[in-house]
Amino acid sequence: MSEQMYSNSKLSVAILGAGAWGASLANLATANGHQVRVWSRQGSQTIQAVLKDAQIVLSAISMIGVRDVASQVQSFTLSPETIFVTATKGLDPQTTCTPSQIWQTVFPNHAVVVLSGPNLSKEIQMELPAATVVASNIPTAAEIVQLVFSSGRFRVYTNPDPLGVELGGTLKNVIAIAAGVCDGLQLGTNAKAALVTRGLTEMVRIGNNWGAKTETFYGLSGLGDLLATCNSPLSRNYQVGYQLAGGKSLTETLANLQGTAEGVNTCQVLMQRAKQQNIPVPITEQVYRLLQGEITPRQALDELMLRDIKPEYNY
Ligand SMILES: NC(=O)c1ccc[n+]([C@@H]2O[C@H](COP(=O)([O-])OP(=O)(O)OC[C@H]3O[C@@H](n4cnc5c(N)ncnc54)[C@H](O)[C@@H]3O)[C@@H](O)[C@H]2O)c1
Ligand SMILES: O=P(O)(O)OC[C@H](O)CO
Repeated sequence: MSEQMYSNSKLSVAILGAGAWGASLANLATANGHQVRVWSRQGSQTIQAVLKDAQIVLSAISMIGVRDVASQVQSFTLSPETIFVTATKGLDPQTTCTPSQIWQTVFPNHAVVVLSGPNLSKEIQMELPAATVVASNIPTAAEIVQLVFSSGRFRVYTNPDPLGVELGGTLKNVIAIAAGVCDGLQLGTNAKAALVTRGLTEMVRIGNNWGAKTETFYGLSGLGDLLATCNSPLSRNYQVGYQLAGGKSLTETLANLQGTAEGVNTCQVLMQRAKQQNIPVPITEQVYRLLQGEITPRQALDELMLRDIKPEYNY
């Protein structure tokens, strides 16, 4: 497959998941003239009909459904050229795998592309400008997906570090919960800047342990997404933290939330992995204890502020 071959052609795109993000991505590809079919478990079309002749299969399924949907897709015949794109930001509770690792395991002979960036779907639905990243070990696959989604209102960059791009989008959700707590407790701009910066350090540390590149975390899919999510009430993860700080229980908060706040599950999986690998994750640990109901938001703050003093970096 070559990028040139695809540059002017209109592709057949199957979008799996018709939630906030799947619908936004479907609109972007449709606006570029591609033939887009959308599948959701509540919809009328069968997954088989949506997958028929698909050149691109994009999953915007919540993490909880990825493994099951990938195995459903496996039972249908696809062209070996079909490119899989994953836009899910989460970690598999059973294996701690990322969504792209799941898709790649199920489809070892296909190109898999990660799409991730500072992309609050409500803003994209309002046709406000945004940028994102498509990352793959197969550069031509990322370039083809770049062409499918790029427009005057959606600027798409390619990147050769799919793991780093995927982890940036996933790990920032936990920090966004903490940022919501920070704003909910009205701790001020200094505290927020400290939290987000040390959150990024924590993301880099986890990412490095996983095998991702440090620089990726300073790009759109890392710092960019961290800034968007930690500073916007449109973020569901931020809202979770904000409401917990206001005294609501997690159950109450999640019951009133529109869509998926992946950071809640990611935090559990991350703690499991951090313990196994002995990675220091102080912010994630306090978010975890808060979500478990073990501590109050104020206690979480005290725990973070009163940790042993130390150098900023271990050069
Ligand atoms: N909304 C955003 O702004 C945004 C932006 C970028 C990335 N994301 C990521 O995209 C993913 C989806 O987010 P969303 O906002 O669209 O969530 P959503 O809750 O609006 O939609 C989730 C979709 O997944 C489907 N789904 C859930 N469990 C399933 C299962 N077991 N089997 C089959 N389908 C299942 C739902 O039916 C729905 O179509 C998340 O990982 C999220 O982090 C969201
Ligand atoms: O609403 P959230 O918290 O899932 O954030 C949405 C996107 O991940 C922002 O890029």
